[in-house]
Amino acid sequence: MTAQILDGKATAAAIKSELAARVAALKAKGVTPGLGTVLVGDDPGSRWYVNGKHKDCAEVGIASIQRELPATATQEDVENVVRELNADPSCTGYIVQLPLPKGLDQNPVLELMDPDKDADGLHPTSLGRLALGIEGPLPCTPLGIVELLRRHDVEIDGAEVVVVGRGITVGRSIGLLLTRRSENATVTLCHTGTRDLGAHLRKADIIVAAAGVPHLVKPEDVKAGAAVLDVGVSRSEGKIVGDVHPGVAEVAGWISPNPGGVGPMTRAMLLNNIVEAAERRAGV
Ligand SMILES: Nc1nc2c(c(=O)[nH]1)N[C@@H](CN(C=O)c1ccc(C(=O)N[C@@H](CCC(=O)O)C(=O)O)cc1)CN2
Repeated sequence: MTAQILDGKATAAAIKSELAARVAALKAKGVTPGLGTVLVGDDPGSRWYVNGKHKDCAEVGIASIQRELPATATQEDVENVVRELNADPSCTGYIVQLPLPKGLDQNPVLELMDPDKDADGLHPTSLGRLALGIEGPLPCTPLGIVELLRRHDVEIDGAEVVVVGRGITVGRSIGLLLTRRSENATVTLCHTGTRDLGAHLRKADIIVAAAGVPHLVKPEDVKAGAAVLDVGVSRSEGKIVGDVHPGVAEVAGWISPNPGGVGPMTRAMLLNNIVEAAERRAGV
């Protein structure tokens, strides 16, 4: 078997053109959505991601507000920028690029954000709303994964999903999303403390690999026909190495490439959150 490709790049492009039409409709009503970003420090990866977010905004007609602080910024410096964006009416939603440099504490920063401007769905209020089933912004990578599966007709309802990794942007929140009645999956969250990862993986209809461990998911641990989403990013000689061994493509039914799979969907879902928030505010 050779797996079908869950093409995040093409799917994200389709979503972006749908969003461009919704942004045009909002603008016709006098509402211009604006995304703010806060980048602290000089990590080249984080800078690349933030630049990509603004490029995406330009493509769909969303305004951009960029705030940058040096790696020497204090906790108070970062929190002051957050206060500034909370008060800025041109900024309808914003994100703080993670991770923050060592020495800065991300939780007080996230808590200080106005939850109504949380574009990432990572504010405690947004995660609480997700847990309680109240409408609000959803975390971008988990949302991107669900959308990628839906648009490729991968059955989520009733599926056994195994997630590897307990980070805040993916692992912790995707279970909340996939176990909602609308998705109806059964989710097992595995992590570095899991005793027999292979035993869990072998039962999975859908695997979400988000541990950041190169080639952690091996062909012998994947059920024939399973859908495998490779979220992990490690780098070797300048190239991305995912969490999924290339041999998995011979066993799986669907596989997301990395790059070109979940990453572009994360970006598209950030735009989606900004547009949805603006629509909510405009009563659309
Ligand atoms: N505040 C946030 N910080 C971080 C998030 C997030 O959702 N919110 N997620 C990641 C980084 N990230 C977005 O911020 C992100 C990661 C990867 C991609 C992407 O498109 N990757 C490309 C490959 C890029 C490359 O060559 O390096 C791909 O997969 O094709 C987009 C966004 C952590 N921080």
